[in-house]
Amino acid sequence: MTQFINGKWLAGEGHAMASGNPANGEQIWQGQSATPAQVEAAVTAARDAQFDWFMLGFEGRLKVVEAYRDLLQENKDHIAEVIAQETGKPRWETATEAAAMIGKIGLSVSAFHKRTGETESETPAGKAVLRHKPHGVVAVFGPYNFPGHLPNGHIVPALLAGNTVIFKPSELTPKVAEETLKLWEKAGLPAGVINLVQGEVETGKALASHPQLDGLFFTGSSRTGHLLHQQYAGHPGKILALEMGGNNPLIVRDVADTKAAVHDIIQSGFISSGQRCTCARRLYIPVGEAGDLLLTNLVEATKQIRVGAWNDEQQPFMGSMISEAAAKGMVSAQDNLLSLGGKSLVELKHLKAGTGLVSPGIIDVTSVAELPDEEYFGPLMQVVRYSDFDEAIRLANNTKYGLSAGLLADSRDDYEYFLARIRAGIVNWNKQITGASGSAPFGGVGASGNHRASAFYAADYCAYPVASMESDSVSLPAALSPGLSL
Ligand SMILES: NC(=O)C1=CN([C@@H]2O[C@H](COP(=O)(O)OP(=O)(O)OC[C@H]3O[C@@H](n4cnc5c(N)ncnc54)[C@H](O)[C@@H]3O)[C@@H](O)[C@H]2O)C=CC1
Ligand SMILES: O=C(O)CCC(=O)N[C@@H](CCC(=O)O)C(=O)O
Repeated sequence: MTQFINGKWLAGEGHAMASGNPANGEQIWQGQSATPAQVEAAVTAARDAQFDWFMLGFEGRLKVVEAYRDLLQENKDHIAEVIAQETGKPRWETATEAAAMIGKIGLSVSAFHKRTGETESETPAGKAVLRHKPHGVVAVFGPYNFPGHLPNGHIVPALLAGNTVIFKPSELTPKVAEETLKLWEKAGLPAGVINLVQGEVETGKALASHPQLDGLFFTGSSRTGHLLHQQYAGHPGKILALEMGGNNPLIVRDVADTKAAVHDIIQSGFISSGQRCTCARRLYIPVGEAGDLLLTNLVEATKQIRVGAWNDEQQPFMGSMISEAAAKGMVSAQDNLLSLGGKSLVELKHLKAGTGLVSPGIIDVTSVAELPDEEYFGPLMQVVRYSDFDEAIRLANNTKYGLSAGLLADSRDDYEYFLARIRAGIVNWNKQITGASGSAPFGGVGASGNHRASAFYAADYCAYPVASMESDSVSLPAALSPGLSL
């Protein structure tokens, strides 16, 4: 039973699907996709449930959401293990993903009040009241790299605001979605308030194009996000929130602590095997002795990175990539950069046939004239040596994306110079550029998003403002408008 529609677990009526542990190919989930008719049933259930869910009031909805949080807390080890099995990420890392899912509840409650709360004020014309109402029925599309935390970051604020949801997870991580939905069910969510439809692109298309949706919240690739944006053109009444990829730059300037800089670079480029939208893809290092020393240290430290299975007793820093196809895709990306004139400093290697295990790679692309503006979604760092800070910033900004960017430099003046000129939604100084905080807005500019930041600002796209002028009874104004007599 793989679909959860109107409070019931149902078998999919579409084609066969399966997911497995990408570090050893072992199958861990199988089922069938939802057909368009099942997507239709899910949207109808969400529509039927929506008004009552809204009318439960914030406190009523919160009770259920808090029960879900308590269940997450009780089951956090299980959720972390399922995420690890299905994505290949190491257990230490998926424990932080489960913790982020739990933390999302408190943050979303706080954001609900701060970003969309209710206010009243007396104005010369009477009492002005600002309230927020849910959009209605929304679809949530999730990516595979954070199959728990990122859909949760849309679902929790959407439900708190009073929307009902149809969730379409990545086809690569159906089991995480199923286990999460079981917790929602156990938390006592009324039938139809969340519906789960599993499937691939056809299921996604059937859902995204459904005329009864009031909104769609998407986290995934820039390619799919752009398709959805085109599909939503001409529908100004529907809310579309797109969280997409990046080709993120990290610039190193003068830093005294080389070891700390190397640590921040590795955490920026190779965490989650490079499968974070915030990962640094391009690293700008100054020419000269200090830059040479940093690069030598980075190369050595990268060669020492432990790669392994999610449950290895000696935990690896990097687990498996999501699939063998993704691993092969990274080898091809490296080959492409080499053919354009890049010089390999550490070779990214596919470690074992039939798995997504790869070692991290570093490639010097300084002499590549036209660097492809691509998001290579894996552990491959492109290094560019620069001699002029302005030139480094110009190159860093030379991308259609604009998600995250960072500067490692001991001078605050350098940071302020960089901050004023760099174009990205997340700009860090002497900190890794991955691991963004849920208590801040999270989103990018350019091809990375559509100005609907998520995380703390997710509350904004989950509700619309309603402005009211109110009075207990009708009354005549002190003076009538010219030309009126009553
Ligand atoms: N900015 C952000 O917050 C984040 C962005 N990402 C980005 O996500 C990507 C990795 O995730 P993926 O799962 O590969 O993304 P994806 O775009 O392949 O898939 C995302 C979701 O869209 C669905 N989908 C795919 N094609 C569709 C279509 N034509 N119509 C409707 N639905 C469709 C998929 O089934 C899945 O549920 C990377 O590019 C990464 O940068 C990942 C995490 C966070
Ligand atoms: O949504 C939040 O609570 C904060 C955003 C976040 O968790 N970002 C992570 C993951 C992004 C990704 O999937 O690549 C990060 O910045 O590392």
